[in-house]
Amino acid sequence: MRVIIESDAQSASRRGANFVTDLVRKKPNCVLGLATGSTPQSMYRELIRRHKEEGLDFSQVRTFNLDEYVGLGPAHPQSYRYFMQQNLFDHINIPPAQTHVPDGRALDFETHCRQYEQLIKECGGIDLQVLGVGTDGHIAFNEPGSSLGSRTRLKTLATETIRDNARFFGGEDKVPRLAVTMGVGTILESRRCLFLAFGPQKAIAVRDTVEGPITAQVTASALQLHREVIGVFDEAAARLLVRRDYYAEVERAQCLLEAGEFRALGIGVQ
Ligand SMILES: N[C@@H]1[C@@H](O)[C@H](O)[C@@H](COP(=O)(O)O)O[C@@H]1O
Repeated sequence: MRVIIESDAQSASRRGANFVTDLVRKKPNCVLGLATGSTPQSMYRELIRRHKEEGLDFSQVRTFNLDEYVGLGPAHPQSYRYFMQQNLFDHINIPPAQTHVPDGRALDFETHCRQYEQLIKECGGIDLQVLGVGTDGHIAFNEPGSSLGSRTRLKTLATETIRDNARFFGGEDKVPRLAVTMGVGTILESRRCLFLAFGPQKAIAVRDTVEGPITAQVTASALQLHREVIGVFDEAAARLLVRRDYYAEVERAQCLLEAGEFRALGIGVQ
């Protein structure tokens, strides 16, 4: 995993936005995998700014969201479809038909989940999957114990997740108990992952994800098996990483390489 540590969430969000922007510019009809939650919010704000001020064009982009609460329709203020409209889609030039969020009110979830996977395939697969992480180390709603090969399906929320999300619903008893979520296996098939985590409450999850053993108890740790994950963290979330100095060294080399400064790295050029 490439680990980028920024001083604060604001600059980390800008850094994250750079990866999305580069892809959208290089491949205007790219497929983005999107996440909800407080983590990607300021990255989305930055993308909206770039759309409005710099003409970043989303007209051909297709998107697939990771998950949705079961029982919540698109007009429910806590549904992830509503979140995406408010925090991104309503402010950029993406045609609504090109945005996909699992349907929390599907009548037949088995069929819906199969079709969601099929649609991702038909669009050519996800080019860049944006991910946050739960305090218990879950990605999307793949709670501890989820199969690391899992596909889009229904999942029961863990107590920790219900507790974490109670603030949005005004009480734990109001949080839906089930969600429809892409599986870990689905996420691992994306070409690239942008894994974001900010704040001290994510420090343990980040440590376990990046430096811990690969385990279904921390489903984000499966990202260690992915060929191209970029982790962008703020200082607070990266605080428990043991190899931070090494990651900084790798980043320095990466920047020099991108700038073509091969000599500074001791690489001879003719
Ligand atoms: N299903 C979502 C995840 O996709 C998200 O990563 C996590 C963290 O949310 P936040 O970014 O608000 O901390 O919350 C939920 O569980």
